Amino acid sequence: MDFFPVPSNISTDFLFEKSANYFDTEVAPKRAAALLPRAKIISILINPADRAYSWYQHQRAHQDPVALNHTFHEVISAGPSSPAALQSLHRRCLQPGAYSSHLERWLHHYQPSQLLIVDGVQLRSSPAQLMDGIQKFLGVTPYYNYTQALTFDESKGFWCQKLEAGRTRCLGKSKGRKYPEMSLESRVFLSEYYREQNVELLRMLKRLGQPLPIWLRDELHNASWS
Ligand SMILES: Nc1ncnc2c1ncn2[C@@H]1O[C@H](COP(=O)(O)OS(=O)(=O)O)[C@@H](OP(=O)(O)O)[C@H]1O
Repeated sequence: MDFFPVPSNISTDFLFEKSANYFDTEVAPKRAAALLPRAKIISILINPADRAYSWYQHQRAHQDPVALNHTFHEVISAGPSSPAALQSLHRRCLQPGAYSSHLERWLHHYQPSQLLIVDGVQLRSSPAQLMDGIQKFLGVTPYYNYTQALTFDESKGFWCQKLEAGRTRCLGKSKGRKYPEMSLESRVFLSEYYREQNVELLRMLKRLGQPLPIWLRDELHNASWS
């Protein structure tokens, strides 16, 4: 608990906490709701296949020997007779991407009005526009126009914070790494692997009246032709 700052009594203060690593755990929604019942939850979703690949690349960048010694395809297709360490990486790549199952668990403890689903692809390509919806969801006033605060940095290949004198501040080296594209074989494998979960996510978002991420429409459209 020492990790958390003392909550402010000023109603215009917002406290944020972000982590991808507990989103899919069994206990997190129950514990979060017990501690912060009025919290707002923002879930940034990219195609679960890309999420799995990003995690694999993250582990390679952190010198995880299993990720360094196995191709992505070996990791995602590892079976129950594989070594325990390979199975563990397999799970950490694939399990969090079962978005609809995990979100249903959060919705057992939070009202739908407390949850916002954000398209991670749009957040990457048009962050300023996305921030409008996020501010509305959070009830932030006065409204802040992010268009003036962000600039596209060609060398980073991402939107970054605009500083004075033409300088920019981008996210650190561990965010937005450059790595080779996923193989078509893995893309096809994961498209099939996540198909049911993605269909469930589509149903859930329609039920909740939340906008559908573009990647989800594309994924299910492509799947229907294969
Ligand atoms: N502006 C900007 N700069 C850098 N990176 C950006 C940006 N917008 C989105 N992204 C994407 O964010 C991905 C990392 O997300 P997270 O920080 O949430 O990952 S994690 O929680 O730390 O695992 C990271 O994933 P990778 O590309 O796999 O590194 C980026 O694609």
